Amino acid sequence: MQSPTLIAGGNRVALPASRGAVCLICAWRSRRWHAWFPVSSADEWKFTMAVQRRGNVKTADTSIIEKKIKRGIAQRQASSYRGYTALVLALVGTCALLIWLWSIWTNDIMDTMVSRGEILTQPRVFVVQCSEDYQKYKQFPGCTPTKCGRAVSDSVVTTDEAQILRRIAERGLELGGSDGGASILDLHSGALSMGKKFVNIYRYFSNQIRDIFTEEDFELYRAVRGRIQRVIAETFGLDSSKLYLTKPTFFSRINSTRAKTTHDEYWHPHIDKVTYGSFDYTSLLYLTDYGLDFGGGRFIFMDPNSNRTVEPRAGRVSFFSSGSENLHRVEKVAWGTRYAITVSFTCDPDYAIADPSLP
Ligand SMILES: O=C(O)CCC(=O)C(=O)O
Ligand SMILES: [Fe+2]
Repeated sequence: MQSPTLIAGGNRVALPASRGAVCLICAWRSRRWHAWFPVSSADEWKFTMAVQRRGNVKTADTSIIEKKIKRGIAQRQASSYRGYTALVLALVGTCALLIWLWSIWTNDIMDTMVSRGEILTQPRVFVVQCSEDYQKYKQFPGCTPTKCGRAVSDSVVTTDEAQILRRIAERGLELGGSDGGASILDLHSGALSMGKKFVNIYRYFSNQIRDIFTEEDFELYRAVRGRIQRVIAETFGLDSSKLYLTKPTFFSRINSTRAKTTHDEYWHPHIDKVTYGSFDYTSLLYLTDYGLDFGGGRFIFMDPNSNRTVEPRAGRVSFFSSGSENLHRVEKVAWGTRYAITVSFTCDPDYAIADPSLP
């Protein structure tokens, strides 16, 4: 359909028929032009042909313009698509950068030092430079850490022994237990978590204590302590007789119950030498399995650029020099129950304690 302007508008640019209404005045002028200049039928034919030719020219113009308009729209669409893609990429990039910065800031990059599934027949040892912490204390040649580091072994304590020790922990901790997620039982002092406090099991359960623990339980505890002491001495090149058991040394039971007091907040990063003073070497004997008995609860060495985790496994012993070269924390337990024993050693005979025994 032709635009009304094409017939008499002369120089006017044709418009698509749908826009004809805009140029109604042109159509009106074309009718007036006919009225003013009457033409013969031959002239009329020539005129019609001319108009048709002009009309064809104008139609070509129209399609060029339409093409240009379409091309413009397509270009605009393409450029807006490119803009949208760039925006999405920028957002994704920003998110990735923020996650990376956050993980560095929270030091949450995890390297597994020993996984639960591995079984280490020999200690896996990582040497780290000793901190200056030990210089603030009396020095004991042949014992005070000069070679520092951390090690893990699965060949010091058998899984059967770990199971017996776990039963001891269960029986003892059943007598009390913290209202929050972390309970301890110290067989040396007799300290047992109870509600929001501690009680002394040897006093509190004095008549029943021999129904709860046996001599064999304490013998096993002593034997295991001796083996751990020897592996620490061998690994760090010490004279084993110069190492002494120190306090606190305790069973721990951790579950996902919300903390009720600060005693339940086991997950804070800490340095054992700073927290406990007398510690020179810390050892941890795990009595349950990460991923099977509980989730979360991995032990984490917090190094300047990464975290190195030890996944607990029943019978696994992890030991390390207690200074700030071994800053560490325990990941929050997400489900299940985690049992472990912290067995600590000192080089200072003044802080030595005897093995526990049944009263
Ligand atoms: O249970 C653990 O894995 C670590 C406990 C600990 O850091 C500590 O007793 O000082
Ligand atoms: Fe610790």
